[in-house]
Amino acid sequence: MPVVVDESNGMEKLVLKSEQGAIAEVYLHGAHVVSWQDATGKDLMFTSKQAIFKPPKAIRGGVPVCFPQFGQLGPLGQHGFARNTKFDLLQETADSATLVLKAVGDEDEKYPYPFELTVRVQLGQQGDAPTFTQEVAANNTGSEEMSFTAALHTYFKISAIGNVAVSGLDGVTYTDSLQGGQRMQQSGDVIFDQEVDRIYLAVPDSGVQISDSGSGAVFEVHKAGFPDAVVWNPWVAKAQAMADFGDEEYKEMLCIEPAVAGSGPYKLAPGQTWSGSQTLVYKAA
Ligand SMILES: O=P(O)(O)OC[C@H]1O[C@@H](O)[C@H](O)[C@@H](O)[C@@H]1O
Repeated sequence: MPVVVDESNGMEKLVLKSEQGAIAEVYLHGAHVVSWQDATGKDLMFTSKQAIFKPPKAIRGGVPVCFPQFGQLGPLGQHGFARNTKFDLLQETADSATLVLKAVGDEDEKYPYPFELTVRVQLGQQGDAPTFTQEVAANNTGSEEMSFTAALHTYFKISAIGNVAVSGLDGVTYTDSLQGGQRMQQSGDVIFDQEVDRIYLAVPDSGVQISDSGSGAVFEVHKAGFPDAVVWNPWVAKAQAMADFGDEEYKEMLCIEPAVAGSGPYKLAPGQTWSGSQTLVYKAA
């Protein structure tokens, strides 16, 4: 699998292909997945038309890897620095369906803990449904305990925000980031008619799904190692405030983010490794 330079922005990327014809593009910058398409070429992930492809800016869309910090839950800048770190290709499979990227986190003033971070991306198939699996593993290579929060900040492409419902969170406690972290309990499905920015705590590993009544499609989100799930849609005002996001684009995306957030931070002893993963299954109508 050759590293190719994306002619539109000069950035290095790898293109994964499943046996059935699904495709995912992964930039070395941030190990950032920027697209996942089914065999018909339909985009299953959202990336903004105004995304800025210029390191160290993180790319608006796909799956930014948030590590070693989710959001503002720690001393670092928003969502940590992995999404702004250059990764190298560590491994790939001959069938082009799997790759592993690796980065080394150097000691820095605000986060004096050296670590290795690997990100594995794999395309597969379950019956007729294309699958996307992503695993992140962090190894503490230093001599002190390190603590972290994290997320796989996944932007799903949807037909229209008013058409989607997120199930599998009924009864789950969440902290509402728009209400100063106030604890609430979800009742029924999550639907969207205003800005939503929530950290659902101790979410079951399987059962969360996005149903899109516009397309008839369903995304299943299966996770492991990540206790929490963030649900985010910026709605009108925040969309207008983000320079790298179109004013109307909130209508066509939704983020569901397996995370170590409100249930964290997690601690890693020297030599210890933590891993977290998600598998997304796209069931077309
Ligand atoms: O603009 P960023 O740094 O990519 O963050 C986007 C959003 O990411 C979400 O995970 C956060 O819960 C939101 O609060 C935040 O606005």
